[in-house]
Amino acid sequence: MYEVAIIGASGYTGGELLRMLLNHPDVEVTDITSRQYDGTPAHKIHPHIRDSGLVFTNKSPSDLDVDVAFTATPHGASMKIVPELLDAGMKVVDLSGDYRYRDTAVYEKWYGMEHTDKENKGVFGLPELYRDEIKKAKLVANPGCFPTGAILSSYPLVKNNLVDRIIIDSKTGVSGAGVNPSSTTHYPNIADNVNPYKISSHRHMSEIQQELHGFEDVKVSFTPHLVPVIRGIQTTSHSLLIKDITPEELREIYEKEYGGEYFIKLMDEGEIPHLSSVRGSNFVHIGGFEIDETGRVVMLSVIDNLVKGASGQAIQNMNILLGLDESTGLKHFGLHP
Ligand SMILES: NC(=O)C1=CN([C@@H]2O[C@H](COP(=O)(O)OP(=O)(O)OC[C@H]3O[C@@H](n4cnc5c(N)ncnc54)[C@H](OP(=O)(O)O)[C@@H]3O)[C@@H](O)[C@H]2O)C=CC1
Ligand SMILES: CC(=O)N[C@@H](CCC(=O)OP(=O)(O)O)C(=O)O
Repeated sequence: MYEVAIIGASGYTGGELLRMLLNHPDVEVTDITSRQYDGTPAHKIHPHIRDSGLVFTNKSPSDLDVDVAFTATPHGASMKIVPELLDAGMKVVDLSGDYRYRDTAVYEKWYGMEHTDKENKGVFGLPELYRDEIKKAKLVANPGCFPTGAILSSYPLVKNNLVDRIIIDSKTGVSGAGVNPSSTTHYPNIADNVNPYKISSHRHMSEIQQELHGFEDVKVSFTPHLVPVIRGIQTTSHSLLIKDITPEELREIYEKEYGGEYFIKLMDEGEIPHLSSVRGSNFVHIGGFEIDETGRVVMLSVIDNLVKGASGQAIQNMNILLGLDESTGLKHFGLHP
């Protein structure tokens, strides 16, 4: 059995890591850390997780001794914790934005803070694109929730030089904002409502650009909306074609790119991907494949922000780091309805 630790285990993604790792056949969770709940049994904070026998501790990173450590901590905090874990010889999967950027200047611009660990470089942890690099990594930077669905649903378009402009519109569930309440997530402010936010300046735009821009200088824009669901991200992307292509050819390109991918499911013709179908699962459902008379391609994707958008993908990355089958412990379908 491989030993793993979850740092920041009292939060939403930490709780999801715990829920799924406790059912993983090849790992044992030996440590769950929290600063505020030192000494508290896991089920007092995550009431759905019973009989794990685990108690939160406030161990410092260098006191841990595991094969893989997950840092489910906010950006800014991770870059203080990760170097200690790496120095102590552990492999790390970081769920924050701290190590996702190839150029830390881009991070500093979009996150509005200095990056204090320019030495350690993460591999961008999107297995469907970077599996071979992840295998050799010491530090995996798990992608952001919006970027996961947005990149996967547009990547075949840019890889095949089909488009030069992508406009991405996403709807997210409220758990994306983490465990701490705020006026933005207060029930009367979100229920019966759709709230666009950071409409042209969300930091995930830079992460999506990083991954999609490189091909033919594709321009990418992104606008998120908060909707009154707990989990899930639905993304609609509108791309402008620069080559003539039929919807059938478009579908074939996606089938060729993703045919062997366990976690990517391409919808049948006319079938709309439903948010509820992926709730609780590590699957991405991709649909759309439509081209209108103006030459606009419409692609759709759905993920669970806490699973494929965070903790499930982090476990997928751990499986790759440990040389295990990528889908181990992650095969369950979603919770529809
Ligand atoms: N929620 C989501 O859908 C997604 C989240 N992410 C990213 O994953 C990370 C965790 O997110 P999420 O679980 O939602 O966040 P939460 O706010 O729910 O939990 C984060 C946990 O980290 C701990 N923490 C906070 N500050 C520090 C610190 N300075 N040092 C050490 N520990 C700290 C807290 O535990 P305690 O106070 O008990 O120590 C807290 O419970 C973030 O970087 C987030 O951006 C990525 C993709 C999706
Ligand atoms: C609903 C909501 O607030 N969502 C968050 C998603 C943040 C996240 O998970 O991404 P990082 O890991 O890049 O911080 C947001 O829009 O900031």
